[in-house]
Amino acid sequence: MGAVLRWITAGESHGPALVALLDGMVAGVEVTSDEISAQLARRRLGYGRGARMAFEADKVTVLGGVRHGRTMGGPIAIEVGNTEWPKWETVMSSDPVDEALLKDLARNAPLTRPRPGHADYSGMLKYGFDDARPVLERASARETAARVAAGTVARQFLREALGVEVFSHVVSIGTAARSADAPLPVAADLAAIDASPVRAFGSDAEAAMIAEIEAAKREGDTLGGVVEVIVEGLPVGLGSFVSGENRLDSRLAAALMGIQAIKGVEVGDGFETSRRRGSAAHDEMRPGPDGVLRSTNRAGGLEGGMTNGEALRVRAAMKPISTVPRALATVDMSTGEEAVAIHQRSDVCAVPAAGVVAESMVALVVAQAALEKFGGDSLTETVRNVEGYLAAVQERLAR
Ligand SMILES: Cc1cc2nc3c(=O)[nH]c(=O)nc-3n(C[C@H](O)[C@H](O)[C@H](O)COP(=O)(O)O)c2cc1C
Ligand SMILES: C=C(O[C@@H]1CC(C(=O)O)=C[C@@H](OP(=O)(O)O)[C@H]1O)C(=O)O
Repeated sequence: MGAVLRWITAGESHGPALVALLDGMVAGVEVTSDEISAQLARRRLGYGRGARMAFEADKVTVLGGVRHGRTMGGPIAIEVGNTEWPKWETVMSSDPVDEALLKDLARNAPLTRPRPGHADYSGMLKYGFDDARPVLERASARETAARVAAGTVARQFLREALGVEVFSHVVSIGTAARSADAPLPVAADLAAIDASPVRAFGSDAEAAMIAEIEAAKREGDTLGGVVEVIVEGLPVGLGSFVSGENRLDSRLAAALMGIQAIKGVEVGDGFETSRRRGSAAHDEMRPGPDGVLRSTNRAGGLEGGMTNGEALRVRAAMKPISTVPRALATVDMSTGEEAVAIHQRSDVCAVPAAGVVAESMVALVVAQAALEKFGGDSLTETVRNVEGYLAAVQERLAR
């Protein structure tokens, strides 16, 4: 059986629009273009983003699958328009364009100096392009706008079917990090996190993160960092231990690694757990009035590839932006000579935005796992199935 919930995106950074397709969502989930736009606005923010984000409008059109603000059970298609399009209409035209017209366009000059760290070099060789344009157009993280649009539907489904909230915060930018023992945010802190220019929770590292971005910008450099996604309110038993591909942790890792520039994923305390002894690594259990209680959540809510009823916590590490203003050494692919890499405008740091994208990917994967477990064609049916399962779990725990 293929995945119950599937998604795909199409579109280029400077094409007319991006499109997200989401197939397998139940009927009856509340989705409005305003809510999608609100999530897209969260992705555009963040200290350190480049000029484009100041004017990119992310114009949302829901093309199919939704009627009067509710999903209908069919594939959902969402278009996110690119404000840049009028300037690129000729260079990115899908139909053939008069060669003479293209030759005079500075914007169409072939990009032959691949940026170390970006997709340019391997993409040119693999697809047989002498110009990196077609590579970078699709490799660009502009595509993450479409993921956030699809993720909004998943997020709404999780909220309505399970009362689940998905949120994130920035753990570190460059070497500026929140202290390891600082309290973790809860869902109610999301507005405060979004109000922080670096989407940090608590003020302990916010100033240091901003200072680090300012220093990198001054020095013509770029930064990466770490984000953490938290999901509150999940029932026990999403995902499975039965095979590697069914494990929720492996699916979350793949989805997070699938975001441009993500180079590491941790579940719960991740790498730190590997340095602890077993007695200080696991989350001991004790009986409580309504079931089993834990005093710690080092596992990040996942044991044996399944949710265990605690908050799910996953971290993703982003490498520094690869379009470095103090351009890096490269090879000009048209001459084979030493050169400096392409540099146009770019973000200095997009870690706060990556957090919003990571939330969307986690929401999609968790919604997929929830639909596998609970099924249904309508939200009402899914909710009925959820209630039946939760009652059975409660009954077992009360025995
Ligand atoms: C939200 C976000 C914004 C990004 N902005 C830029 C950017 O402005 N310039 C750039 O060169 N890379 C940017 N990137 C990173 C590139 O998309 C990424 O480095 C490229 O795809 C190659 O990385 P990879 O090795 O992970 O594929 C951004 C990534 C994300 C997630
Ligand atoms: C457009 C977005 O991010 C872009 C991601 C990106 C890249 O190489 O990944 C390069 C930049 O694009 P441009 O060169 O057109 O300014 C970013 O602005 C976006 O996030 O919406």
